[in-house]
Order: sequence, then C-alpha cells, then structure tokens
Amino acid sequence: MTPALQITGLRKAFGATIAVAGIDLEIPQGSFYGVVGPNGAGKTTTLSMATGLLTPDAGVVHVHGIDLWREPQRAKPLLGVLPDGLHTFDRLTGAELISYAGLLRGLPADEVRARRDDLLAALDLDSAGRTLVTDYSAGMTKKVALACALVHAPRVLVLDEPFEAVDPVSAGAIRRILLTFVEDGGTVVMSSHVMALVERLCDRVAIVGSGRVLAEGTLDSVRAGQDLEARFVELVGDVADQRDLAWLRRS
Ligand SMILES: Nc1ncnc2c1ncn2[C@@H]1O[C@H](COP(=O)(O)OP(=O)(O)OP(=O)(O)O)[C@@H](O)[C@H]1O
Repeated sequence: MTPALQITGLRKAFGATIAVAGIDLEIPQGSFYGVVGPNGAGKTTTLSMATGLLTPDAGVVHVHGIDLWREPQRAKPLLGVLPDGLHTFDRLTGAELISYAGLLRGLPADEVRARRDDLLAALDLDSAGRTLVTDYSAGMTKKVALACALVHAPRVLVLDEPFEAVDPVSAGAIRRILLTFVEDGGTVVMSSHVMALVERLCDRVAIVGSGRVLAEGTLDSVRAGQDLEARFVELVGDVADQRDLAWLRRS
C-alpha cells in the first residue's frame, strides 16, 4: 500500500545551523505516528517541510504517492495541518475561523456551517464560538486550530504538539477524535514531548535528534524492552552539565 507520507532525504539549514540533516521516514496509511525528540532536534522543521509550509534545501515528500512540492494543489487537500507557533487570523471569532478554513478548502457553505457547529461542540468550544480568537487562551487557540485542520476531512493529519496547553477533558475529546480518525483509515502524525501520551496513542514512533532519525519503527521495536522515556534518554543523552544550583536552596 502506498505510504500516507513518505519523506526522503529532507534537509534544511538556517545559515550555519543544520536543523534537518537528512531525514527519511515512511509513514504507513492508518498509522498513528509519533515524532519525538529533544528541543531543537528538528521536529517542527521536518513537519513544516513535510506539509508544504517550509521549502526544503533538499529532499522529496510524497502524500499518498503525490509529490507535495511538485503537485501541491493535488497533495495539500489530503493534508490537515496543525502548525507550531500559530499565526492565525485572530481578529476572527472561532466560528468564523473554522468557516474560513472550510470555505478556503472549497466546501459548500451549508456543509461548512454544519461541520463548524459539530467541531465547536466536539471540542467544547461552543460558548467560545463568538469570541475573537485573539481573546482565546493557549489551549482554546490550539483546539480551534485543530478544528481548522479537520474541517475538510483530510486523509493525513500532521499535528505539531496537539495536546500542548490543552486541559485533560479537552485532551480526552481530542484523543477520541484522533483515534476514531485512525480507526476509519486516516493517518495521524504528531510530535509530542509527552512520552506517556505517545505510548498510549501511537503504534509507530520516530526518535529524532540533531536533525536525524535515531530510531524508527513500531512502538515496541523502538522501545526495545524499555519505556519510551528511558529509550529516549539512552539515544539522545542526558543533560551533559548536571550543575548544582546551590544558590536556589534555602538551607
Ligand atoms: N526560522 C529559523 N531560523 C533559524 N533557525 C531556526 C529556525 N527554525 C528552526 N531553527 C533552528 O533549527 C533547529 C531545529 O528547530 P526545530 O524548531 O525544528 O526543533 P524542534 O525539534 O521542533 O524543537 P522543540 O521541541 O523545541 O519544538 C534549532 O536549532 C532551531 O534553533
């Protein structure tokens, strides 16, 4: 079966900083795929290039077999993207923002209205639907951005830290939405720093460090008999300088 997302030889440098040093990933259809790695490992840069948001220096990305950078108009409708560090149209209300995303994707207006109302209810944003996004909390902004990623019913969801700043009740709702999406044959790729969450949700995982894939495969093969956090630290290395902050102590 054609992979949902195939990333081959992706590279990106920002001046002298090599953010992504050659990443290959094959993400099967129907998988719930976790991308983990330390701060600055290159996760966001990789996901941005894999979704058409950032031009790679080198490499190829295929979405369901379609070359994303050669045929973006065919590939992008298959993607639902929750980018990191959202810059959104925050002078719209949540309801307007979801409608805008749906109309931009070419959905008919009545369908957009119905989906918008479903998404606001499913993500517990009903009462916030008429509030400007600029007045949202961080978690509410994350949820409305997720609604925008879902509104056109994509085949592949690429989510950069979708649970960051989200309360436990909303996190439960998002988990259910994503698990149902995968059960129905969709593919989720998400980055996260919460290893327990990745272990709970993902069937495959990649550990990325210094712009490279350090380990990749099924959750069990990557864990190699340990828990994911221990394996992560083993591969990535602990903080080198365990300096004692003696001045922080009161006694
Ligand atoms: N626009 C940019 N300009 C310059 N350097 C950048 C830019 N974006 C990312 N970098 C650098 O590229 C490297 C990878 O950053 P990236 O944001 O991809 O890491 P990450 O794994 O997503 O980190 P985090 O877990 O902290 O979100 C870092 O060294 C970062 O400083």
